[in-house]
Amino acid sequence: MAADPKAMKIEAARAALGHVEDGMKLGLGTGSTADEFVRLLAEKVAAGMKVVGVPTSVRTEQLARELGIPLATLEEEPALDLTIDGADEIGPGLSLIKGGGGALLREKIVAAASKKMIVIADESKVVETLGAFPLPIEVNQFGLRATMIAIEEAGRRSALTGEIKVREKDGKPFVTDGGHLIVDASFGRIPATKAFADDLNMIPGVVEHGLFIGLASLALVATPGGVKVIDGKH
Ligand SMILES: O=C[C@H](O)[C@H](O)[C@H](O)COP(=O)(O)O
Repeated sequence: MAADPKAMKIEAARAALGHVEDGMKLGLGTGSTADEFVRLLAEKVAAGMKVVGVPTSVRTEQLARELGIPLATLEEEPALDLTIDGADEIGPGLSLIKGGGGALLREKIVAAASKKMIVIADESKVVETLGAFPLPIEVNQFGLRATMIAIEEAGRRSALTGEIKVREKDGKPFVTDGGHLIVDASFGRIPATKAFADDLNMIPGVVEHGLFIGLASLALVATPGGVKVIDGKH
């Protein structure tokens, strides 16, 4: 297999398609890797496969709609069979960092409403310890400074320090599909992932964070030598 990143994303997405069965209700992830899955799924739908997709972002909704995938909202289909999504990092036990594309809140809600979540990625996303990728934290716009101070304090309690900054796009604060801001925390390696995630969850201004723990059950990781299956124990 070619080591071209796009080709690897397509291979991971193709492997995920093998887990999709006729009649399934599917969570559709967000990002460049999830986009490849949506494109391949659309080909199956065009060939007669019956599925319903619940998109995790406006971006994915637009792509899936353009490609003719039948869609529903999570209100209409609150219990899903399978979610396929990308990740920014895949760590031990299939703990993840997500939110590089700003879709982490809907991604987490959809993954939690699914019987199973499969992560698709190229091998560059697999890490020994999460945290080289700045952790995206979705925050309410109200009380931004107080929330950022509380995030710093939570970091210190887990012996984490580093820059935290409000994400911008085109020179303006990036606003999520839910109308919130994203704070990216460059804390470096986060060994006590669960403790830090729990601490972040206690901050009132934090809407959600990009640490996904115990949500993914399988990762399909494309390497130049083929797609590696990781089942949650790496
Ligand atoms: O908010 C975005 C998502 O969490 C993405 O799944 C993540 O950023 C990975 O995206 P990509 O497949 O483009 O690397």
